[in-house]
Amino acid sequence: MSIALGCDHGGYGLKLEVIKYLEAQGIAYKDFGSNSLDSCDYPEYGRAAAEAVASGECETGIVICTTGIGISITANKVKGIRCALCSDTVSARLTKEHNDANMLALGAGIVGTNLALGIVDTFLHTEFSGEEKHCRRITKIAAIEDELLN
Ligand SMILES: O=C(CO)[C@H](O)[C@H](O)[C@H](O)COP(=O)(O)O
Repeated sequence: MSIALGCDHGGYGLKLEVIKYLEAQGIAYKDFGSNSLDSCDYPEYGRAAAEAVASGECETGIVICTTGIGISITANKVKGIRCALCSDTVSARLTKEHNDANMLALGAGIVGTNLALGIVDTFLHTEFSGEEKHCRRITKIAAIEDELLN
């Protein structure tokens, strides 16, 4: 498993904590920046991480800004990306089981480090249920992308 990481200045501190967690777990990652607390624009880093997931370079992605909102909106502009902004572990589990989410967004100003790492752990260790109704709904999302976003 390889994880694409992206953040802006607001998410940089939490990204370092996520990196510590991934390294402790022996999980590979690729960091698409940013790499400091200097003010920057989340669309650049959200796009880079999302394109790595959409292309198959990385299996999944984690993106972080202050609220998680701007960077999740960005990631979801990339075709094939289903990026879930989660502030609790139940949502992290259900978005894998039901939506087969391929990216997680976190708000560093919204969740504390321990909760964020719990969300990451749940997200990475939960599988898509594969139930027919969930497959059908995800196929409909893809059809909307094909019909409206080309
Ligand atoms: O897009 C966001 C808000 O929904 C992100 O949280 C950004 O990190 C935030 O807008 C950055 O704001 P700042 O005033 O430039 O730190």
